[in-house]
Amino acid sequence: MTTPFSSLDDFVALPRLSGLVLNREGTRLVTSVATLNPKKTAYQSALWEVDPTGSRPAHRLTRSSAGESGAAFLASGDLLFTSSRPDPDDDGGEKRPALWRLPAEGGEASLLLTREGGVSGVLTADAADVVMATADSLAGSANEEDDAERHKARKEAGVAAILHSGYPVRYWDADLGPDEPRYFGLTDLHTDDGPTLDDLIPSARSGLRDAHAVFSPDGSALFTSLTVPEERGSQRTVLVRVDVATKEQTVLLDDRENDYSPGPVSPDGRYLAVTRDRRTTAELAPQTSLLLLPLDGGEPTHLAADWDRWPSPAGWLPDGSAIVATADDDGGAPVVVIDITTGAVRRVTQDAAAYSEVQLSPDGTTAFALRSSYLFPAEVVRIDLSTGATERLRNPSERPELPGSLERVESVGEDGHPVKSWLVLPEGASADAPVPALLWIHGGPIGSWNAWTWRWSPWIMAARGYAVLLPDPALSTGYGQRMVDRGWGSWGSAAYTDLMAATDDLVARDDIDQTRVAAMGGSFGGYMANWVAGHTDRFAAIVTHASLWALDQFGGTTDAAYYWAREMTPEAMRENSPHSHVENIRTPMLVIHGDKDYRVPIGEGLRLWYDLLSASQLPADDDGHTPHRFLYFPDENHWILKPQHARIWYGVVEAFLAANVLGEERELPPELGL
Ligand SMILES: CC(=O)N[C@@H](C)C(=O)N[C@@H](C)C(=O)O
Repeated sequence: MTTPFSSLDDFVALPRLSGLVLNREGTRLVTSVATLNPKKTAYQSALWEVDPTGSRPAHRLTRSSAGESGAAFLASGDLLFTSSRPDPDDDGGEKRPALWRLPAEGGEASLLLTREGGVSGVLTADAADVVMATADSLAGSANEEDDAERHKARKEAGVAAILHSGYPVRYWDADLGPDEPRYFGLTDLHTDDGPTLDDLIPSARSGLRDAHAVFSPDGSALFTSLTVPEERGSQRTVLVRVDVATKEQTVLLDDRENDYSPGPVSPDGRYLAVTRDRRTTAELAPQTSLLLLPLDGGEPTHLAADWDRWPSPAGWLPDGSAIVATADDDGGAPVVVIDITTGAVRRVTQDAAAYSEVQLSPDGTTAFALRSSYLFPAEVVRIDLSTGATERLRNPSERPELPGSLERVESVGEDGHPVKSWLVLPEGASADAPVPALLWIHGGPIGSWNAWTWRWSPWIMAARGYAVLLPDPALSTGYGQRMVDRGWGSWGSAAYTDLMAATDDLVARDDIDQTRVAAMGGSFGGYMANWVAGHTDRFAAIVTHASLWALDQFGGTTDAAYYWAREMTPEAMRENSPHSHVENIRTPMLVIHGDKDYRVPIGEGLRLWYDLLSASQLPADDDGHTPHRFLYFPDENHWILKPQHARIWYGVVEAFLAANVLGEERELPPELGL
């Protein structure tokens, strides 16, 4: 059967949904749809409206080559969004991310706010026309004019240098500074001169990087996380309230054992839902809890404390009796309702899908959300909160047809703990025709294979005849605290043995060919692929993407060194470092790394590659030939995002697996120029 997964061109062209906002009357739902640009070298996103009643087809709201994102409704029903589209009133104007407004009654979008340093996002209050734009300003700027001049001067002088006195200096794929994020309250939205900007937290400096903010329903207060530097390059995240009128700032929660982030405010403005992330140590694994913070003073209470999951709050029922949340759970992420008086948790959605971007109707009977699973990519659904009945609305695109089937399988770890996996089987897999298989190891390591992924699509491999096992080993989320605790601080132990237990059961199946099995992983999954390479020869090939190789150097070069310093002791890093086992490696490895990866910096890939060629059991011969391969992306980050590079990624992986697992030749993508 031919499906979009048979052709990489068709696969990268499938539309991808993200984000969801509902207007306050509950009558308009807006999502973002990314599609290929005409040259097929980038994704451009557009805003689409989905009918919440399910009667009318979805329709496109915006169209520009620069794309649109970050949608938020005003009380008037106008839709705000950010875009780098050109200003129609300024022919020669530079393209930079700006804030736009699309009138509720339809018509053209108009430019609301443009500034030299751009606009990165927008937040609106639920019940009042209060708007905040997030935007970067140069650290030394005194005001908007000064900022514009400093930006110009830097640009004209061609200076890119950044002088740091603190940590961090990079994030993901971006250099930090000298720009810093600011929260600008916007007033006078409807004047010809454009809105007035008011810096709501002038003292925040770099503390708003990576921050999360919410308004109280009436817009009088803003709640945000704020990063506070600590000694020795460390940091913590505290919870702050800002009075929007007076800018008075109050620290609500701050201690050295936890990081805090605000969830939604109750409809009466009396309570704030808060996410508390326990700060890890080499002995103490992460733990996420939901708190209820009374805003008139008083101690927070731990909600749903008896529920062994990590809830992420999405909204309140209008009567203030309960919080609607999602949480990773057994290979999915259902919508749940948590009673704020009793802490009782009621599961709403009953399928095995993962829900996100939950929006509540004004009467609280219905939720709208994005839903995905390994059976379908993100789609907009309506959920009846009392019955859990979930209906797929008329979406901007249809579900793609799949080249196989999906099963849930269970193994048992060395300590008797259950280890669950999704198993993707290609069409035709049977005892008479056993198929080759791939073990895919997820990153994080705190995470779960529980939602559709475009970057590691098992269906691409199923369309090429492989079964793909997606296990959630020790350190995975959705199985309770014990599952995380049992892997903490010793990745080479429970996480590794769980994966081997899952592989034992996989190859014992009569529809799997146990002689043709490979292992693949990215990030922590790449770490584990490297560990597997040094500890077993059972796999015919290993693909390691953006992987941690030498933990001694990694901890100091990643963009968040303080985070890794809390993960393991120096001894544990030595004991768990895959590079110490390079002499045992007898399996052909495909190393993949992007140079703009600041999370797992390129030094890991470079050292792994040199170590493989110089010290593995399959070293380079006199002519430099080796069965190992290194696929290097000079302009990609931790993830391979450009569509043309995604095609190369899948194409090279397929050829490498064909050569080493199937013993077959495949043509490499011609764009490699080989
Ligand atoms: C700050 C940090 O490192 N966060 C982790 C979630 C992370 O990015 N882990 C990487 C290495 C991964 O395995 O995905």
